[in-house]
Amino acid sequence: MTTTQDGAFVRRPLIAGNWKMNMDHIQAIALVQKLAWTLDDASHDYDRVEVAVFPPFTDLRSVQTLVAGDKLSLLYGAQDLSSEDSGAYTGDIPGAFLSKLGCSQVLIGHSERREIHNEGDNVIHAKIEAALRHGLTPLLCVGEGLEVREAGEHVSHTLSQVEAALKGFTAEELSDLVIAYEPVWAIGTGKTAGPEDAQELAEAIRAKLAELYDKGFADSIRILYGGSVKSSNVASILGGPDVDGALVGGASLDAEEFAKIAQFEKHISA
Ligand SMILES: O=C[C@H](O)COP(=O)(O)O
Repeated sequence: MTTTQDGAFVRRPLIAGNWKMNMDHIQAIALVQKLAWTLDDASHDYDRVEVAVFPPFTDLRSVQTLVAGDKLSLLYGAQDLSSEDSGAYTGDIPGAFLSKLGCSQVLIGHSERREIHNEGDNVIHAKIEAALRHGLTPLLCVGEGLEVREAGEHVSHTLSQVEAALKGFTAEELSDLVIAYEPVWAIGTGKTAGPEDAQELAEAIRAKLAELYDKGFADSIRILYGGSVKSSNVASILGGPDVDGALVGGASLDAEEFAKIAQFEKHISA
C-alpha cells in the first residue's frame, strides 16, 4: 500500500471476503454478526480500510437486512452476475436484482468461473458492462495458472486478461473499478505468492492501466492480491506499494480470522 507522509492511504485499502459456495442464509447471519462485533471491538475504522463480503446469492437478502437494520458499515456484493438484464436465462441473476438488494460490488471473472463455467474474455467483458449498467462496482479477477507461471508468461497472460476485460470502456465508466490479481496456483492451496510476486503483478497491472488510460486513472485504481491470504501473511503481502488490499477466500469464513486480516495494520506495527 502507498501512504502519504501523514500516514493516510493514497488508495483506501479493501479487504474483501469471497465466501464462495459456503454458508447458507442462516449461517450468513451468524457470520456477519460475529464479524461486525469483532471489528467493533477492535474499533475498526471502515473509512480507513473498507471491508466487504461476497456471500452466495441466497444469502444476500439476509445480509442486507442485517447491514441495514444494524447500520453496519460493512459492504457486500455478489460473486457473479448475468450479462443480461432479464428473460430466458435459467439460473442467472441480473445486476438490477443485486443493486436492489443493496450490493455495491460484484466479482467478475473469478478463476473458478473462468475454469468451471468456461467464462472467456467476451463473457467477462459483457458482465463488466452489465455491472456498470446497474451501478455495481466490478471487482475484476485476473491471474495465471501454474503452467503459465512455470513458462514465465504470468505477466503477459494476466495483462492480456486485463486488457480484454476493459476494452472499450472509458476511464469515467471504470472510475470505481477494483482489480484482484489471483494466481490460480495459490488459491485454496496454502501456497501464497510471495509479497514480491503480488507487487510485481500489481505494478504491472497499474502500468498497463496507465498505458490504456492515463497515469492519474492508474494511480486511482485499487489492485488487490488473492490466494491463501491469512492474518499471518497479510501484512507482508500488503507491504508492496501497489497492493491495495486482499481478496480472501477460505479465511473469510472465520469471522475472527477475517477481522484480523482487516486489521492488518496492527500486524504491521506489532
Ligand atoms: O476469491 C478468493 C480467492 O479465490 C482466494 O481463495 P483462498 O483465500 O481460499 O486461497
